[in-house]
Amino acid sequence: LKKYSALHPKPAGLTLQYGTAGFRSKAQQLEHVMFRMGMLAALRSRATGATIGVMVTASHNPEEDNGVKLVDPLGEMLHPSWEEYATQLANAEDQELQKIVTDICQKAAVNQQKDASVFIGRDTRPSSKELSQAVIDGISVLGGQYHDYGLVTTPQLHYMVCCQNTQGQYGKPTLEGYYQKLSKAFMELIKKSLSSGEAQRQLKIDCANGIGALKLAEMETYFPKEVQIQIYNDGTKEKLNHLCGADFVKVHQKPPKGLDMEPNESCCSFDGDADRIVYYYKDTAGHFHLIDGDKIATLISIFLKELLAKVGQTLKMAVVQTAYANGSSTCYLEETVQVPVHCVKTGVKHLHHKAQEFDVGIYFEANGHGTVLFSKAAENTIRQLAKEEKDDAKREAAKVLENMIDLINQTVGDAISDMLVIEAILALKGLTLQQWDALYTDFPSRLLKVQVADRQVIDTTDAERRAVTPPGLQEKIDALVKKYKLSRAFVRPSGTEDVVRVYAEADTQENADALAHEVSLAVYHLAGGKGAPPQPI
Ligand SMILES: CC(=O)N[C@H]1[C@@H](OP(=O)(O)O)O[C@H](CO)[C@@H](O)[C@@H]1O
Ligand SMILES: [Mg+2]
Repeated sequence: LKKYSALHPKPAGLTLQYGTAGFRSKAQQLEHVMFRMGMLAALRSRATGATIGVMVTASHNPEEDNGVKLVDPLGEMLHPSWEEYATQLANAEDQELQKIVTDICQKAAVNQQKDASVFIGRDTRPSSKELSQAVIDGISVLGGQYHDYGLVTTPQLHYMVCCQNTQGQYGKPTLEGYYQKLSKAFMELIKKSLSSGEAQRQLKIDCANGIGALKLAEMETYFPKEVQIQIYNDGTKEKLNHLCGADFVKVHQKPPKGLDMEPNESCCSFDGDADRIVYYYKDTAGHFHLIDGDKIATLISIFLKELLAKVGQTLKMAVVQTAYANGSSTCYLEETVQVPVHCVKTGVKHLHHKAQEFDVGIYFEANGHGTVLFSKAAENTIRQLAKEEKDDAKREAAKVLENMIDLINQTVGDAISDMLVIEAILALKGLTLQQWDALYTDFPSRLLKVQVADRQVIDTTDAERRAVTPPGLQEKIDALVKKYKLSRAFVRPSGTEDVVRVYAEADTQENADALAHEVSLAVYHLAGGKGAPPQPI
């Protein structure tokens, strides 16, 4: 351990926090973190008796950054009870490492004699190869076995881990297995719409100059010729995530660089590790229309609800959102689609966990990360109906649901899988992007960042919608919100960046901007603002 950890030394005085989705920082600061997360994965593997995944990626962050995401046995994110061990290990001084490992083994009842198995994947960042080598060293130093999948999307690695630990029930733990499972389900679905004379589908995809481009290109040969995709921002010319990708499009509400849109053409963007997707188009007047995670959740909810009604099953279905979901989507889901909506804290782990409570749990963050979870019981019922139901209409509906189950990556949000789900639904329902977009109109909103000395002075409650500290902040926000119509605002410390996020909605864009600005000033004054005060938008 001494010898190997010396090869991946911790910079003196550096402390990193386990954030919303693991560790993220400048790539040069992460060698030791990767080495130690390799160790942690080996320990976690021994504790669970299953294969654990380690993905080297910083998702939508700039190319110079990197990070690590840990994947639990069924493809979920690392269980929160282990985040503290991850933090301790990442921040231990080199000479303390042995003691921390022993401590974790004791506290988490890890049997050091057991086998350990870890799957590794990485994104296309220039730093990712070397950092994944550090992960391998960490696994090896604790005597673990590993399989390095090399370049894969984050959701592909989650899929592999789940396949491995379910002894192939979820699919084959290979890229080919992933492509075959998804494309087979997609073909079955799209066949039904093709026979009804649907025209060829075309889609322009901005891959954020990341891993999504490589994997989509690999998968293209599996697509039916009726679906034509065109890949943009494939990483051959420009920098990862630079002025493109799902996060850029969502935050700036404008098209990515490097993708020319004709009016009413269907377009979408992946993020840097292909676990998020947003759709968009430009209308004939040249206006940009964003179709975000909330609208994706709505489309999927409508479709699944109709199918469940057709098969005559009363399965418990719900949508899970965060406070960032546009208020208009929540109203539409509750009142028009009539499906219960739950709000949880930011971060996929919280959404995923809540969605597991239902037979059909649909979860999406507004930024486009999401998926659908089917309970084992619901899945069994559907598969049985698809095979044995005598009533033709019911059986056909059950078959569509069965293919949906296979097409959806239930382990985590997956841009490739979500895209195919959306394309299949649009084709089957004969909907255009414009019709989908018109389901409801988003309330005007604004998302801002405020720099403060220590963002942890802000503590929140009620799924992050209310601030309990610092004193006076929530009262101030309440008073500001009252000044505007149809308004709402909240603040919370980011879990991935050193900033406080401010979100506001109001009746007009000007008012949403003004409210967001006023709340930013309140944060700046009451929560230890740093640098120049926030400027009006
Ligand atoms: C407002 C927003 O988009 N927040 C993002 C962002 O988290 P923050 O904790 O807000 O920094 O990154 C997370 C990880 O990718 C993602 O899950 C989340 O939705
Ligand atoms: Mg991502």
